[in-house]
Amino acid sequence: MSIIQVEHLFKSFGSLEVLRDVSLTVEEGERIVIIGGSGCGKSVLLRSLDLLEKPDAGRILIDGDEITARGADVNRIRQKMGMVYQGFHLFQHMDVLDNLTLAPTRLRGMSRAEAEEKAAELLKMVSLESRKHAMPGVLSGGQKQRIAIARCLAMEPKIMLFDEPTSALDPTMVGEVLATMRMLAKRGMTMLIVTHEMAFAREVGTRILYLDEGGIYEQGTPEEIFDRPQKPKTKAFIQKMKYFSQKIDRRDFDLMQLQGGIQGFAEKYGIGDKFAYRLQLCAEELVFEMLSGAVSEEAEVKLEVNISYSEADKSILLELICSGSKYDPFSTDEDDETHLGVTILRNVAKDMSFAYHDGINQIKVRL
Ligand SMILES: Nc1ncnc2c1ncn2[C@@H]1O[C@H](COP(=O)(O)OP(=O)(O)OP(=O)(O)O)[C@@H](O)[C@H]1O
Repeated sequence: MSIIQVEHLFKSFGSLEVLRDVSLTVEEGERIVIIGGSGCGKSVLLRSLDLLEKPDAGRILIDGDEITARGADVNRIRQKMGMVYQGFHLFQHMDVLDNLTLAPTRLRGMSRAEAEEKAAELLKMVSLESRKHAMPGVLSGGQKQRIAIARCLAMEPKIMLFDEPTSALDPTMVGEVLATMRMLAKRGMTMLIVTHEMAFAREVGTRILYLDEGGIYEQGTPEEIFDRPQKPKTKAFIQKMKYFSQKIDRRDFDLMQLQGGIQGFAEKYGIGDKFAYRLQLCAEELVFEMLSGAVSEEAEVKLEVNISYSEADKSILLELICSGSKYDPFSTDEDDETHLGVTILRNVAKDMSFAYHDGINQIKVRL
């Protein structure tokens, strides 16, 4: 049985028809990323699932229960879903612990002690144990959003819905929230995510829905939608995205092609020459560093360079995904000249991160 089943959903606001006959089936463990132009109905579709938006017609079944049925126990069905919003929605007059224990004690009949134990576990998971008695007002945006995620998890939902969870955040805080979401993905959580973070969509999504013309205009795996979109509006949308991706599958890869691709990307989006050169340099150094550090001579080369440009703060995110053994390039000795490339990176990057799971190294550098 599918965990979410949407059948022939319609939703209008006055004469504005936002969703027109949308059907969607989501299986347990899928991570659906919903993308599309502004106002195409991404949030309305997401919010319809727990009836924050009441559909005009259509049926929605959550884990086998029809939430749209007349007389449905909407509150009980809603408990299967946690919703994370752009604006956190924490209770401002309560400390973090009370924010986390309120719903489980009130709605799930948990004892206070039990709820506190669960809250402690979740705070540990989002690395905010030390903030349990803080009031939301003193937390940073990224911390608030991690608490908001923990608060949802306290209700043990089967599905997590994210409505642009990072778009209200200062760019320096986006990473910590995405890391929390990545961890949930790894634990097998069914997730539906509306986001403009395309690199993240590609990395974490198992299926991408591109919305247009009142519904799911095109859908597919991240590779299908980002690399090989089939329909004209999807193609136009993807082309407009400030995103570059190149796969490398051999040790003697075509460096000129990579450099040329980055150059083209930089020209297309008006990224200055100095910045473009820096980007080429960092990408090249990182690729060579990873090829020598993580991929043994006889192993198959599976590496991907992704670059996204944020107009908002003029920052560039360079991401490298490399299969192989665990190799953190930033753990190398700063004085070791054989890792000169990493030293260059350290000097020019705003921030850098490294993660390794399931045989895949992931390096992120913000320039
Ligand atoms: N409560 C409402 N009343 C009237 N119109 C609404 C309401 N909520 C949404 N809309 C309209 O429905 C359309 C779809 O809105 P939605 O928020 O789903 O867009 P979106 O795809 O999430 O866009 P964005 O990326 O800009 O957030 C928009 O034109 C919006 O103005």
